[in-house]
Amino acid sequence: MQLNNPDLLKNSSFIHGQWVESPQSFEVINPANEQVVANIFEVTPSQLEMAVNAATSAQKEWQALTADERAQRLMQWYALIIDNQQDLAQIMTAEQGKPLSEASGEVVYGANYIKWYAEEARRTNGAVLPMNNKNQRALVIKRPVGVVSAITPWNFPGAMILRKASAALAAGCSFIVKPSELTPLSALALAELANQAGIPAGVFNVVVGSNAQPIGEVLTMHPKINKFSFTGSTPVGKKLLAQCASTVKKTSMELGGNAPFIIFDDADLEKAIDGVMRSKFRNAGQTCVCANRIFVQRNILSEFVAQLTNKLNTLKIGDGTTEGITLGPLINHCAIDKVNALVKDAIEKGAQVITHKSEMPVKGFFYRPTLLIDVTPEMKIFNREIFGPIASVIVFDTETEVIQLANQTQFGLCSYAFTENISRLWRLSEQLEFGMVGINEGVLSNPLAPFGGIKESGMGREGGSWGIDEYLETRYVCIGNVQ
Ligand SMILES: NC(=O)c1ccc[n+]([C@@H]2O[C@H](COP(=O)([O-])OP(=O)(O)OC[C@H]3O[C@@H](n4cnc5c(N)ncnc54)[C@H](O)[C@@H]3O)[C@@H](O)[C@H]2O)c1
Ligand SMILES: O=C[C@H](O)CS(=O)(=O)O
Repeated sequence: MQLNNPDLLKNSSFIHGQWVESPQSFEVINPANEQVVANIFEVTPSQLEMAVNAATSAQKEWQALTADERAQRLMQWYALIIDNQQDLAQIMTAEQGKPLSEASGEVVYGANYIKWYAEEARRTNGAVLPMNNKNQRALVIKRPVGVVSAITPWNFPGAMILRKASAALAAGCSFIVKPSELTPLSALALAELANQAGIPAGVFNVVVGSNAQPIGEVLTMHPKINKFSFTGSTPVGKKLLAQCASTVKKTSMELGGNAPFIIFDDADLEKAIDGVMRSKFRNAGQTCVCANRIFVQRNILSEFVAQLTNKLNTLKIGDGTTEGITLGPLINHCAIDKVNALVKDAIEKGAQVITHKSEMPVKGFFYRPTLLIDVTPEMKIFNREIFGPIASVIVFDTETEVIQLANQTQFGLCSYAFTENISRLWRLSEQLEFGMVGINEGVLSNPLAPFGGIKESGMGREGGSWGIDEYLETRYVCIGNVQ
């Protein structure tokens, strides 16, 4: 890795403004070549306790600053992230594998949450109520929840942290995050820039370790921690949610998806296929909002398959640091095995296969982009989050049928539909049981909008004016004896 700012490459937890080492370490692997990128010191139980105590004391001083003072420091952090965009992208591609162009985009996407919440800090308005008693006055004020802990995934190693930390810090909370052991470097680089931005020691802490469970137990059950925010798979989310019950923590859960991507025969087919390519193959299909089930109306199916097959073969597969690469590796061997099992099951149950034609790299966790046709609800791939470059195509006949099929999942994160029919647009927006609906759009994430799911895709929202509420409590103040 050739960095302009080598200080960004850190290898230990960041606690109370200090980089803390320990006797044990774990490796971070580059998924494009399977080489060791870094050795990271494991956080120890005593260092975890130190992080909670630091965040507890720092939070009192942080919330005492004015919103303007917090916003100034957040904007300093934003400016440093943008100034170091290239280096942050290099670090992200080295540990996660996405093409540099996508990594660079993620850096800006994450930074824009800081920019949004620096402004939102100034709008945590309360209310004065029209009291029904002449000797009383009533008002409502917003207060920060306090100390926030978070656990985040490997697929967006920067943005998933910033989507939480920006709102939490803007609200006046302190923050302790455990990033994925697969991608800790991006989080540590962000901590370095937070430190340089003048965010006080103890306000933003990063704890890293290869064994997530014991760290998670502290972050979900410690009595000094007021709020827990998780982004990751639904099975892990359920486990952590249960752990939070022991101290009744306020929680946010951003979990797994199974997005339907519906293409009606009145759609602009070229735009729909572009939408499929952007939604399906971004991050090699490793996003929570990827098109996971592509529903195509019967009378345009053959044209759709022909055009998507051509587009599939335009994907350039390889190391994300190479110019022009548009599809990187999966995160590890385990991910390859999971995708293989879903494809195998689908073929055994009758799916037809079309695969990308080019040579695949010898090293690295690369997966050949694949089109599966004749997919049915009986196949595991219809009901599971694929998390790989597999376009799974299901044919349908009527709108009623496809809405029923689209909703036939325990997940409810994101959904998409391509149609030029305005009335149908409204029916879909109201009847698709998902937290987000993209109409004639394959990528809808935006810091100004509420990102989140329903059903087993989670609870709470990140982004927009909704996101800061996750880190605020509503307090009712009643003033009596007013003459
Ligand atoms: N809804 C969203 O906004 C969103 C965004 C990104 C990813 N995701 C989801 O995340 C998943 C992919 O990420 P992943 O593979 O990192 O998910 P994961 O659930 O395996 O891991 C997520 C985080 O949880 C930690 N973890 C795992 N087991 C734990 C335990 N027992 N105790 C404490 N921590 C534990 C991991 O170390 C990691 O930091 C997908 O399901 C994807 O849909 C959702
Ligand atoms: O994987 C989940 C991310 O939230 C995807 S996005 O970058 O926010 O669209």
